[in-house]
Amino acid sequence: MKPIISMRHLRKSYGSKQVLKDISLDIYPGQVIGYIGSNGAGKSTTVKILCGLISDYEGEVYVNDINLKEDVLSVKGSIGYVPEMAELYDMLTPSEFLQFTGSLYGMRAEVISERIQRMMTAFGMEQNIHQRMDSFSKGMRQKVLIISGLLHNPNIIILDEPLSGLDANSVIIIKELISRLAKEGKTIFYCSHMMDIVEKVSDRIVLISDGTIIADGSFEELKLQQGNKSLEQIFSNLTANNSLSGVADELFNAIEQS
Ligand SMILES: Nc1ncnc2c1ncn2[C@@H]1O[C@H](COP(=O)(O)OP(=O)(O)OP(=O)(O)O)[C@@H](O)[C@H]1O
Repeated sequence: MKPIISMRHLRKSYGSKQVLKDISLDIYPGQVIGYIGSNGAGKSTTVKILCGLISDYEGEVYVNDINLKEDVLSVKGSIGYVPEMAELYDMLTPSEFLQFTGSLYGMRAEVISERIQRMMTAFGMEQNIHQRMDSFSKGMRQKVLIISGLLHNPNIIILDEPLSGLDANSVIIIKELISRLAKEGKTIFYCSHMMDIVEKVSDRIVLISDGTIIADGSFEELKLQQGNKSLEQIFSNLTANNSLSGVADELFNAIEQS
């Protein structure tokens, strides 16, 4: 099978700071990749390159055999992106915002309207479709962002910490949705710090540290390599330099003893 996404020797620096050092990764149709790493490891940078939002990188990225540098627009059309943080246009309503994003993908207005109605209703937000988003809670905004990423029914779905702000029931819904989409053959690239969820939704976990891939395999494979542990423990084993309880002690002592 041919990879749907192929990253070759990806390198990216911000000024003198090299964030991605040599990332090569082939992702196959229908895979759910859990892309994990410590704060600042370079997950969002990788995602932004994949989505065509960062163009000054070295190495190559192919999506559906198309080199991102040569035809970023057609690649963008096949990707749905739910960003970690986004500026939602507060003055707009979800209807206006989603009509706008849908039109960027060349969707017809009636199709967009129907999907907005159905998806907002499914999220219990049918009353909010025509309300300005400046009054929305974090979770409500996140739901609009999720709808915006999925509206055009993309083949590749890139989710950067998609569950932030969502309540427990909404988390269950999104987990279930990810499984359904993967069964339909969608490829999902899922960045998160929520190890228990990554462990459950991903069929392949890629761990980056210091700009390189340090582990790549199914959760079962990582457990075998690292001993029979949770993903949280595997993550700590591979990424933590200091004892985590030692760090907690330092923080506690800093406020209690000075
Ligand atoms: N626009 C930018 N200019 C300069 N440095 C940046 C920029 N964006 C990111 N960085 C730096 O690049 C590194 C990687 O950032 P990135 O957001 O990719 O990490 P991440 O793995 O997504 O982190 P987190 O888990 O905290 O979201 C960090 O050190 C960050 O400070």
